[in-house]
Amino acid sequence: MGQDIDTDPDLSAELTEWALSQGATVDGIAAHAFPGKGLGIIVQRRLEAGDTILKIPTSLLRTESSLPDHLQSLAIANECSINGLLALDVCLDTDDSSASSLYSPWRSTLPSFLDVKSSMPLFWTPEAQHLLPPPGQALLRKQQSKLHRDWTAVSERGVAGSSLTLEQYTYRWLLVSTRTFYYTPAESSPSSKSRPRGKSKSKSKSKSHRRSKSNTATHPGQPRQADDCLAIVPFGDFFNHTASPPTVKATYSASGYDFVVTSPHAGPVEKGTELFISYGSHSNDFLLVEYGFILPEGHNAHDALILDEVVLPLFDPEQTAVLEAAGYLGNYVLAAIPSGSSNGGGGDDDDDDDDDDNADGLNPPNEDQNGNECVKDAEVEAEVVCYRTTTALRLLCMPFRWWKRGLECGFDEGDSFQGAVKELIGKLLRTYIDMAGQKIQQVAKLDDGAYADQKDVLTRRWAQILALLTAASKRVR
Ligand SMILES: C[S@@+](CC[C@H](N)C(=O)[O-])C[C@H]1O[C@@H](n2cnc3c(N)ncnc32)[C@H](O)[C@@H]1O
Repeated sequence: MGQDIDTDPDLSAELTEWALSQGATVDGIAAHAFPGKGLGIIVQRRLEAGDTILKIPTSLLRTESSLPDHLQSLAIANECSINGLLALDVCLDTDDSSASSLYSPWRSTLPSFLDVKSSMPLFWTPEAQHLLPPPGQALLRKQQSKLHRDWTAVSERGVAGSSLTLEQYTYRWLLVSTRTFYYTPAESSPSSKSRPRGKSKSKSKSKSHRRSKSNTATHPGQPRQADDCLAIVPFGDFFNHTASPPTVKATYSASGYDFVVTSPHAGPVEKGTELFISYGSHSNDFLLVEYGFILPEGHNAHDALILDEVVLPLFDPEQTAVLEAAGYLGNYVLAAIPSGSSNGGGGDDDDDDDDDDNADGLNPPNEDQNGNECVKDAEVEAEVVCYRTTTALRLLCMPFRWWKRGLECGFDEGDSFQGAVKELIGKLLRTYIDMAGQKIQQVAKLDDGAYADQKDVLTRRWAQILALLTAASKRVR
């Protein structure tokens, strides 16, 4: 978020007072404005690891169960995502509605329409959207289709009233998608796939976390997708994201969300420090599309670039089909920090692509499909690009039956094809470098007035990509 809010001395006290009056516990922290990040959480007295600084009771959460009855029917019909329904709930939660008194102090601190419009690519013009790096464009397309489905359901069912515009709905939809936490429902078994949002570990699985309605009654035989187990956690949603070890961990239980200091550096956390949680192990392209910001160069150990744009065109239709059948088509990752170095991009438990089981291309499999141990590919090029990439590229460099055998038992790092693979990697990195150079020039031509924020973030992101590609290219040589 690009906006800098002047710290209003009364604001944090007012928010804390409100949270306390709603049964929350707020201890040693406050909401505070940070340059370039909007609100965040600041330490007000020295804190130690293990200190519980915030407890948000279930009664204050906004989840599927807290939706008003007329929106529950849409949830049952499953035509609209929970993100979409929570967005509609926030749209309908105005000062003249009966529920307004509960959330209005929190609502008044939310990023403005203009802040969201300038920072979130979903709101950008097609001209600016086309200048996103390819992985960001792919994410954006998914986001657009999710929004489209939700808006169609909401507008066709007439639950929103005639005055709600797509623009206003998109604003709330993005507010929800950038601020919700996942929780683990007791009654379904969500997969451990990526959770793109602020995540919370479930302390104990409980059925009583829902506020008023029984989930089994409203969704007979239909366990919710993990992606739909979303909660707006007022006040908990002020924590900003870090890719470094976070200073706070959120946990979910039947009584609500607890936020506990983790102090990764083992010492106390001093007054005046900003506290962070982790939204997941996300690349900067993901952070830009999903959250509207990027971390500075060198501050995101999970940053990576998907090389599909330059790798996929190398394969003819037959090779494409072979790779698809083998599970090696696409998601070719160039890590910002090569695998094998200390912070190597693997992260904790999240992937960027919530729809792709193969998303974790950074950790090469060392077992074949039957669970037999294979030789790990530790070639020089594997440190530059992921195992998936070298495996796919080897298809272009060696006889097919050898490739099949390598796929099953591992490729010989000293084989005679290694040079050709390296050369190919060098070539495709140079292709991407040329493309990045062109994009930087195109971004520079964007109008300074109308596109100031977009221009700034796109310039920074493409410069990061260029640096990443140049460093990788040097490693190949
Ligand atoms: C859960 S909210 C955090 C609170 C938010 N800063 C606010 O003002 O309400 C997530 C949003 O905060 C901003 N944000 C979070 N972490 C950030 C960071 N490290 N740098 C810049 N902006 C960040 C982004 O706009 C993101 O969409």
